[in-house]
Amino acid sequence: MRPDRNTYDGKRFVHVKNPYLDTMDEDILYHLDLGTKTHNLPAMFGDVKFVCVGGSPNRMKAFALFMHKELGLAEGGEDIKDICAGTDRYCMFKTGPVLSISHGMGVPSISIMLHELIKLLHHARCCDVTVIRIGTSGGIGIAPGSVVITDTAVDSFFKPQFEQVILDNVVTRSTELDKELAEELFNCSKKILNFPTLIGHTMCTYDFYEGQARLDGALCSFSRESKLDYLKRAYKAGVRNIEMESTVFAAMCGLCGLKDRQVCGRRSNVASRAECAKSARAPCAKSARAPAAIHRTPPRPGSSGLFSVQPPGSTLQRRRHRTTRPLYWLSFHVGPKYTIREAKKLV
Ligand SMILES: O=P(O)(O)O[C@H]1O[C@H](CO)[C@@H](O)[C@H]1O
Ligand SMILES: O=c1cc[nH]c(=O)[nH]1
Repeated sequence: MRPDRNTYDGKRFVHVKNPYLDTMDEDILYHLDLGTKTHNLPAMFGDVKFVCVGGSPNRMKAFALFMHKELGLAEGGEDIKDICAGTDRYCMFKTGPVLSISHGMGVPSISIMLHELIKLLHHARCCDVTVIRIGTSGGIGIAPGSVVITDTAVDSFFKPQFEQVILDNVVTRSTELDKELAEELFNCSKKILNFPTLIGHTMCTYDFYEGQARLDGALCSFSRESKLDYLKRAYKAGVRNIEMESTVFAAMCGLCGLKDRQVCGRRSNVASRAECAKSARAPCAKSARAPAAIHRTPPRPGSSGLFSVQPPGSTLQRRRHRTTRPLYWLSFHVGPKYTIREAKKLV
């Protein structure tokens, strides 16, 4: 294995934990359409310091364009090229020291991307790399428009661990995220007006519907009461939002020497309108600790606050999609503001 896998000269290199890689003549990063023989990876990616990942290809392109402008790089950002255009699995854009990559939805999809991304950063001999997932999530008991900076990713049992099945064994890996980076991002958010941000645990599930206690999937095998009970217990355990990649993201980045962080905009509901209203009346709601709902629309006059979530496809929901679009951008702002004003100090 390479002697520079971990650190030298005070630099923190991205390391892989696979003894077989060094014995291979060529490493093909299959789903990224890149390889060690076909591409000069150190020349293409050696200066990368920040990797921002998120589910959707369009969002990650928009983020790269935004970064291009914010970093004050030369004109031509509009023509920014998808480095992975040869595959339709993921897309990747590079602007200055920032790489923006899509990862699709769910643990298996982001895990494949991360295997190949980590090898890419390793082959390119990148050092001191920070990875940030910028995603959407369903909030639990937090204000509309909040951005959650994850301190710990937890599984559906609220445990800070990721279970990887390897051969026929279950290997448990830690999902702690970089606390210092969380604080730094949080401090940056304080400098931005009207940017409600909090640090909390993020729960990662394997499913968007039953896995996130939704009552509107094709299958639903639990009652509304058990749903609310589960969300309340999640809130009590420190969970402030739910998404579908954070545990494997934290586990893999942590093992390979990457500073990692997840920033999620609160996007959608995990409770229906009626449930929200009900939950607003529940005893724990009175103490402002109700883990009841995610609110994509601002509170309407005269309402109790926990409400306004409409059935899928309703006019209000369509409008909500429009009204929440800025949330994506708000959450994006964490990256650029951080990168330009603060992160330069870290590079
Ligand atoms: O906003 P992104 O990054 O797509 O992530 C969230 O959105 C998807 C579900 O709609 C899941 O992948 C979840 O983690
Ligand atoms: O509720 C939500 C919203 C976005 N992503 C999720 O996984 N859940």
